[in-house]
Amino acid sequence: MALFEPGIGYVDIAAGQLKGATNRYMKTFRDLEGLYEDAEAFAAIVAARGDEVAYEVTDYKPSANAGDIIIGVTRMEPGKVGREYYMTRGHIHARPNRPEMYYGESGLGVMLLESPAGDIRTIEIGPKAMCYVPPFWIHRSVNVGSEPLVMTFAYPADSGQDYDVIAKAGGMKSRIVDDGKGGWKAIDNTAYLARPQALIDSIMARLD
Ligand SMILES: O=P(O)(O)OC[C@H]1O[C@H](O)[C@H](O)[C@@H](O)[C@@H]1O
Ligand SMILES: [Fe+2]
Repeated sequence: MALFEPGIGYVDIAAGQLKGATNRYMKTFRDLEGLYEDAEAFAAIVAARGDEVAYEVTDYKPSANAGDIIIGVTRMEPGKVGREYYMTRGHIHARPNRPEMYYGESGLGVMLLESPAGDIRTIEIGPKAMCYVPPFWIHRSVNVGSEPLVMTFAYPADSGQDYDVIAKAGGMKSRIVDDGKGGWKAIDNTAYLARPQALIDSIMARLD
């Protein structure tokens, strides 16, 4: 077995980036078509700033081997599409029994989690909060603050991301919206389609 070299990166909170990262991943507003309930408000944002970066991930990925780890930083713009706060696409890990850790650096976020059967959890992530995303939970970050949301994360290197699990259900079961008092609340996504039991069973049975 060949050894990897140790590595180091620096969390640049102001830039919202991991300096020394090996990968950079960006999503523009235009890339986020279909995520938000208010299609008209989304079209207006795409017209005004479609090519701007909505969120960015810089990470250090030594390999995709089982037992290895990916560490990085994510930065999300603040704002709303209509009443709905900016969010990531969200995913379940392609190997669904892989977990993830998120650590708040700056700004205020909500981790929106959904089990395959449609149970919802919301975890607020402010500076120094460490959030455990358990195996099998679909997860999405939402910026509910007025500043950029910057978080550090770590997850097993062979996790992978599956986006279809959300797309096929018409989105996640809840949406995170403005509560009218400067905060946020979770409301039902009226387009949500519950997963068939056979699909839930097949996700929960994957232990590789
Ligand atoms: O993959 P998305 O749902 O677009 O979210 C963007 C990113 O969010 C987090 O930072 C994860 O750790 C990344 O693995 C993921 O790629
Ligand atoms: Fe993840």
